[in-house]
Amino acid sequence: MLRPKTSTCLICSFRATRKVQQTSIQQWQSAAALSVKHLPSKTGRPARMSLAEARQVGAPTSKQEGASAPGRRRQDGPFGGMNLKEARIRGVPERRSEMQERRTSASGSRGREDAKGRSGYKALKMQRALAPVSYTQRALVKERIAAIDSFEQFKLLPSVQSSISTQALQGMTDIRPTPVQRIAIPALLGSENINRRSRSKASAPKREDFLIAAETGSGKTLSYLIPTINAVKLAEAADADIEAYEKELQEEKLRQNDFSLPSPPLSSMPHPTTGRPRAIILVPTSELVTQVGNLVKAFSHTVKFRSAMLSSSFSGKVIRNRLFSPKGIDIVVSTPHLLSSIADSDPNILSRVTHLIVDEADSLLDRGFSPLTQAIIDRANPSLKQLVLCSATIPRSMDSFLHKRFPDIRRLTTPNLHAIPRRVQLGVVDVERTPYQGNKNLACADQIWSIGKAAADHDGPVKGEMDVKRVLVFVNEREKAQEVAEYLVSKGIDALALSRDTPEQRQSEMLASFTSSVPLTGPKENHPGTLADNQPNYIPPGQAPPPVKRQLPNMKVLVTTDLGSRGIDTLAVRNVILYDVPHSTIDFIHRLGRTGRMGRRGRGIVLVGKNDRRDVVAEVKEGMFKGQALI
Ligand SMILES: Nc1ncnc2c1ncn2[C@@H]1O[C@H](COP(=O)(O)OP(=O)(O)OP(=O)(O)O)[C@@H](O)[C@H]1O
Repeated sequence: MLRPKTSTCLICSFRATRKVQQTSIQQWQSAAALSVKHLPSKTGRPARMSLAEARQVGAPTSKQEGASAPGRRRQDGPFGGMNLKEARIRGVPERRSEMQERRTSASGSRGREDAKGRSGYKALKMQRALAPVSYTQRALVKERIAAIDSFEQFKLLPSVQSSISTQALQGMTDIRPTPVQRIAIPALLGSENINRRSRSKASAPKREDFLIAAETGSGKTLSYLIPTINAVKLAEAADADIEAYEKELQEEKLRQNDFSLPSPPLSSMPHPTTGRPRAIILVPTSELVTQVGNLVKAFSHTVKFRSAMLSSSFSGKVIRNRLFSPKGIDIVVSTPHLLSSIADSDPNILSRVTHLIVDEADSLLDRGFSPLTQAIIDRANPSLKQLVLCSATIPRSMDSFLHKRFPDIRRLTTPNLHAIPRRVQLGVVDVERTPYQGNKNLACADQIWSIGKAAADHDGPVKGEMDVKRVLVFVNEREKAQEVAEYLVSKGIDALALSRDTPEQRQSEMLASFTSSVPLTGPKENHPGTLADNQPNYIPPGQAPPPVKRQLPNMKVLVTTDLGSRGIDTLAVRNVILYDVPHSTIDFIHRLGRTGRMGRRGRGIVLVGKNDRRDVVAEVKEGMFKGQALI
């Protein structure tokens, strides 16, 4: 049999599989047959086809060197398999490069570790509440975070830069950006060199969509606020309308000072931004309007811009005056309900918005709020340059919504997303056991008394005074909030109930002492001890409870629903009691997130009764202990 005279024998290289061998032999045989047919004949006539010289095997032909003929594969036809060093077999994946192999094995092993680590999450898996974030992605973000150490590294206007320490984080020393700020600020400022598919496709400036997702109490508000204020100031400097307005105002002032001219009336021309803000921040509740609005206001004193808080806590007149002030308005903080009702009557309100931030996006994009939030996004869309969604959790429902509605959204997530920090301890109290015998109210009161007693054992910072501890108690149903608060009061505890039933004005007052970072103190007195020392646990049926012997002097308690769990910055709260087991990991994260904020320590106590999911609680506790992301 005729064989080609070459060291890189075709058959040898085609040993990958049996099937491959057969195919190649067939091809080789048919090619050889043809070659034999066209070898120089005895008559000396030149052959039309012959085998290639050995040194030419595998060398590119003139055709191969250039672009291969379109639509024609190299292996097509009876000679397709000849003169090749490698078997280019269709359907068989190409060998991956060493680098690719290494990368996959690293992420694969991480993925396996991840799966192994979370295999214990049986009960949580049933809930499937949170969207997964791969550990590969988390590891990549860690590297980026490590490269940033100071706010000075961000390309900010000098006034914005200096206001971070003098206004936003006033009184703090050694200020550094938090992980979420290190990721989000450069991205929102556009100072990252990102070669994004969506950007390269369109040459015209396109709206940029971002999702900022980071653990509770990690400084997400500043992560979007700093770049937004910077953008507002840059836009103001480049705005021709504002320039013309300022010029006009200047000239009028000069004319007024010129006593030789008859004094003309000062221009009543409104500022170009009157009733048409550049940036809007949407938050779900009036409390958050106040919280975020106060931070914006603090910046406005030194950066010089105008901001307004709009919520149902303010009268219609106040809202109108703020929005349509002749001096203009740059940044508005509002709830979606109020803003959309204003936009219904005055659509121009959204006509110049370039930056729209949806804070607590997991709430504002869920079923209750979503139609309103989406309508605002749609209305603002023509002028919108940046849409920023911000959240402490990415529920699966929101994740799939984002994939559909904002497929190009850039996800800025921190390595610890969905993990409750280890510095927060979780204690579990079995309410069914002695001494509570199924009485959750009693268990709750007893825990609060115990916290109070432990706190009284330590002296406060001021002589003759003692610290007053703030405790948040979370219930699942709003009706329960009032009932639990009343019970706690009957046990000598200073407790209040906060739910949607509470008038808005009152809600803000109640939250004020829980959001203030100023330590609460009271006059030092002998502590009454534990609840058992002071109150009888069992009252025989038909007997009225005896009057409260002693009051618990060093505790302040707020019994609340989810209303108090979203976004409220309760820096000073060290203890959170979960009266009810939360419905999902999302609620666990938000409720426990009211303590242990910004690197502080915290303690959660969950009361587990007969009908509560003990398996869920056990898995959350284990996840917290391991520092793992919940699922
Ligand atoms: N770089 C920083 N250094 C120190 N403290 C900071 C820094 N950034 C923000 N803070 C403080 O951290 C606290 C929490 O910030 P913020 O309310 O923005 O958290 P969050 O991530 O939005 O929390 P949540 O998810 O609960 O809404 C605030 O009191 C804020 O002043």
